[in-house]
Amino acid sequence: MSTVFVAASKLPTPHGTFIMHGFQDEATGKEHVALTMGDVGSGEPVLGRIHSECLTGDALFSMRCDCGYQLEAAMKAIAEEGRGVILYLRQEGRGIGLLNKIRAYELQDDGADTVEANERLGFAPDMRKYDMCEVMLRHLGITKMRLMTNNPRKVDALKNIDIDIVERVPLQTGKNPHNERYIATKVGKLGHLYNNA
Ligand SMILES: Nc1nc2c(ncn2[C@@H]2O[C@H](COP(=O)(O)OP(=O)(O)OP(=O)(O)O)[C@@H](O)[C@H]2O)c(=O)[nH]1
Ligand SMILES: [Zn+2]
Repeated sequence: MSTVFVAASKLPTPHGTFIMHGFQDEATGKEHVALTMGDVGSGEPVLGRIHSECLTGDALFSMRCDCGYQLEAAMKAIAEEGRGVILYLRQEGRGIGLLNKIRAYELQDDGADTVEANERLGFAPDMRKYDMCEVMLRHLGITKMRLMTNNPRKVDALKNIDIDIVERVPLQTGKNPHNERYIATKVGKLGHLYNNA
């Protein structure tokens, strides 16, 4: 297993103070982060989110996707419970990287959908992996989760690394005129579950 824990610190946010745990993925060089609040290692199912990096949505307030809205909603939900975890995985653009995501956006500006754009660039629609979650969750003592996601493939990926997903908690937020087609394509082509997409 090539992911190792490096260090942890406090992370005060508008939603309360989390503990930030930093991990190094030695195979890819990526630096992943886990945010926790409360006693997540007690064995009780933990409210959690496995979030894939989206610089544009998470940091630059982009309305092309729903990532930033979902991240904030997840932090709020965890703060309300006083207990939970967010794994922030550095797999930008569903694993193709930021610059390729910008290339994909360029194709989308000319009419392609998010899946067609990836394919035209020579990538599979979703290149993400979740194996690093095994080390991260084991380090935190988490074996059971209530996972905030609309993506059933994420649920399956977590089950494959022996995390017991006791519940899928829908995370439908941030829909707007700029991301309507993006959300509809996720539902139509990538199997996401979403009411009124
Ligand atoms: N390649 C590509 N990646 C995108 C695009 N828009 C957003 N992303 C990336 O998609 C990832 C988020 O994946 P989503 O499919 O939106 O959602 P999910 O994580 O599978 O599912 P949820 O848990 O329900 O959010 C992030 O890494 C974003 O950077 C796009 O148009 N093309
Ligand atoms: Zn996004």
